[in-house]
Amino acid sequence: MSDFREQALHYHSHPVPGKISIELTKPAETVQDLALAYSPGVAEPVREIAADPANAYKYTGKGNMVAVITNGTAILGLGNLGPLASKPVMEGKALLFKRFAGLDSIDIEVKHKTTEDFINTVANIADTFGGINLEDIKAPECFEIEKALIERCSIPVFHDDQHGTAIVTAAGMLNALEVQGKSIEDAIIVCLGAGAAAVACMELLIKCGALREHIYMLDRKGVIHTRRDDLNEYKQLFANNTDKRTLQDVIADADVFVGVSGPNLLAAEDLKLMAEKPVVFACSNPDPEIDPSLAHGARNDLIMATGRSDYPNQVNNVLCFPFIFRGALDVRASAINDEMKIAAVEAIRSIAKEPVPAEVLKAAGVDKLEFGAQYIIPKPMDPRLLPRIAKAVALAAVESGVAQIDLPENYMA
Ligand SMILES: NC(=O)C1=CN([C@@H]2O[C@H](COP(=O)(O)OP(=O)(O)OC[C@H]3O[C@@H](n4cnc5c(N)ncnc54)[C@H](OP(=O)(O)O)[C@@H]3O)[C@@H](O)[C@H]2O)C=CC1
Ligand SMILES: CC(=O)C(=O)O
Ligand SMILES: [Mg+2]
Repeated sequence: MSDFREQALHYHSHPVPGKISIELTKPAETVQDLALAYSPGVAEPVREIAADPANAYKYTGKGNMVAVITNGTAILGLGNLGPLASKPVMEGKALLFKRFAGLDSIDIEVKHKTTEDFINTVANIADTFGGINLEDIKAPECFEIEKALIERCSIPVFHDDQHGTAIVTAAGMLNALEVQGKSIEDAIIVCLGAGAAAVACMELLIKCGALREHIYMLDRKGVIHTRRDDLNEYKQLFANNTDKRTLQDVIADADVFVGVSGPNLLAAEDLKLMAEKPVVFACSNPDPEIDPSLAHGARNDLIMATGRSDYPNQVNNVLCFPFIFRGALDVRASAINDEMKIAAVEAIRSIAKEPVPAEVLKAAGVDKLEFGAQYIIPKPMDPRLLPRIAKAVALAAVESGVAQIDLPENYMA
């Protein structure tokens, strides 16, 4: 473990500190180059953009640039450690945008006093970018922040921990239930956590067929039920009219457990209470709600997923955010709407059912991957994710009327 810690710190500090840098896309060697790049040549695109703001897409990097913006209040499952401590995660998201979707991305860590301060800061710089990926902002503030920024910005604003997580969870869940021979409409679902990821995951599962009254959501105080008087408006939506109060009460005979809360909160004894053939998504990072070896030791009929790269079935928003932004930016979508989210769900789930390319097997270090309990969702390094998700999302943007330009010819062919 300490060896891995050393490796991780070395990775982040060598050969240069951090994980991202900026590269030039134009020559800047000669006097002529500089005259074009800077004064006097730069005045020409300035005049063009002043005359028509859409020209920013033609003459600057705006259209290929996503800002990853946080206040560091919910850094993975590590909690509220502040903006600066969140920087490695945000640089990590920028790395993933570039590696998987060719999008330029920069991290912005915002110190602020009030939620309004944060909203104003982001709204005031938004036009610099093609899109804004909000990251690791805790609930309930994240809901108000995202709503206000969507209203105030003309570019897509997407809280990854809500919607990226929800899209990947829904794709994995629909596939896992299919493998287990269960239907989403009948599934009894326990959701441990009632924050950003939890609320969005459950809302999207409902859009995919789950019944609200079949969902038991829990926060630190236990089951969210109709007789509690301490619920914010977002938790209120999941208040269940039930006498059940504890995790043990609700997990008995449940078909599904979704953990988006914190480390080691689900005991093997609790897992044993679930219905036959359960689905367990222990998605907290870096440490899941239950260790997969403990879970598999407790029962052999479950499908298990975590948010981590080092176990089978990685349910993590990395399978979504690079690709959904690629599709959205390529048609200059003004928003990322439900149609685009559902298109991403379907694209992700369909890839898992197809034969896996040799390069993916090699990168995963395995001989075989076949749709089933150990493979319900594609691997992040699968090269099909980019064309398939981006195209599905871009098409959905065009069809739902939020695209400002048509799909480029032969897009992602
Ligand atoms: N795999 C993936 O792709 C992703 C995983 N996650 C993981 O989900 C977790 C939550 O993230 P996020 O929603 O952004 O954070 P939030 O801060 O918005 O929400 C955290 C929620 O977890 C609840 N919680 C914390 N500890 C406990 C506990 N001991 N028992 C019950 N509930 C608890 C909190 O309860 P209360 O409301 O009472 O404070 C809160 O509702 C993190 O671990 C994160 O790593 C998040 C996004 C993506
Ligand atoms: C994966 C991620 O975004 C998180 O755990 O917060
Ligand atoms: Mg996150």
